[in-house]
Amino acid sequence: MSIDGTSESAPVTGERTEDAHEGGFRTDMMISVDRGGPRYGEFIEKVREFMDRARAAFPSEELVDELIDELTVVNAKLAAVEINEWESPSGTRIDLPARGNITLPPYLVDKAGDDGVQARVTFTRFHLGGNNAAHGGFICTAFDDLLGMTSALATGKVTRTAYLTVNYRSITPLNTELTVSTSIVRLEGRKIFVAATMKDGERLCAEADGLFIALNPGQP
Ligand SMILES: CCCCCCCC/C=C\CCCCCCCC(=O)SCCNC(=O)CCNC(=O)[C@H](O)C(C)(C)COP(=O)(O)OP(=O)(O)OC[C@H]1O[C@@H](n2cnc3c(N)ncnc32)[C@H](O)[C@@H]1OP(=O)(O)O
Repeated sequence: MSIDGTSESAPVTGERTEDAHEGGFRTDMMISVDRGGPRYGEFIEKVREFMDRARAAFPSEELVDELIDELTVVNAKLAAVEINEWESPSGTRIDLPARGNITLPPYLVDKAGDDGVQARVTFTRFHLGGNNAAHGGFICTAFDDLLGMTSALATGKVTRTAYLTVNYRSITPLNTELTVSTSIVRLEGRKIFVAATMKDGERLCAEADGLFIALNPGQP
């Protein structure tokens, strides 16, 4: 299924296949609810748990030796099934938190329309900036992705961020479900002006405004 729900999801073969998309960023992002199988989401949660635990651990030298050996085996298994970005389950599984993309803080979309997106995001130990608060870069990452989604849904086009301004208004806690609301400020030709807030209950943690540009065919 594509972003407009028209085409078919491609099978994951484990082979590198170069896609015939126009430009460097495809115009019909392939989305899927089945690539990687029914337990792919569980796999992603284990990877996220690993990221949190790696960030929090103080392992002994012996344990580091053991982990290197075990991770070497796991990495070799994953290397054997590497695939291009367009057909990978990561980033395209819209049924999973943050589309199954571990690069993004895990968010759940509650509402997505052409006027904005409502989502819940939870930062964890992996996203630690300092003193139990989220790193500002991950706050930006959440805004960038959800505003990119907002722009895409409003225009039906692939967009790229021209600018993104984030104001950090109060501490953004870890392990707390935060709400993100995005909106379209205005559309001017290819320019999509957007805004967003991130809140802990009623408390404003951060807010963003951005400009996204709808890409022309063939534009990277
Ligand atoms: C259950 C839910 C289901 C949902 C379904 C799933 C859907 C999911 C969909 C999607 C999710 C994915 C989300 C991903 C999000 C991530 C996005 C990123 O992080 S993108 C990477 C970072 N950004 C870049 O790398 C761009 C680098 N810059 C460029 O490529 C160009 O500069 C670009 C494209 C931004 C503009 O270049 P030009 O050549 O196309 O256009 P020019 O003519 O320069 O600008 C057009 C207009 O915009 C203004 N403009 C451009 N940049 C500006 C700026 N920084 N500030 C102010 N104005 C600017 C210009 O002045 C011009 O305005 P005038 O038409 O003359 O009025």
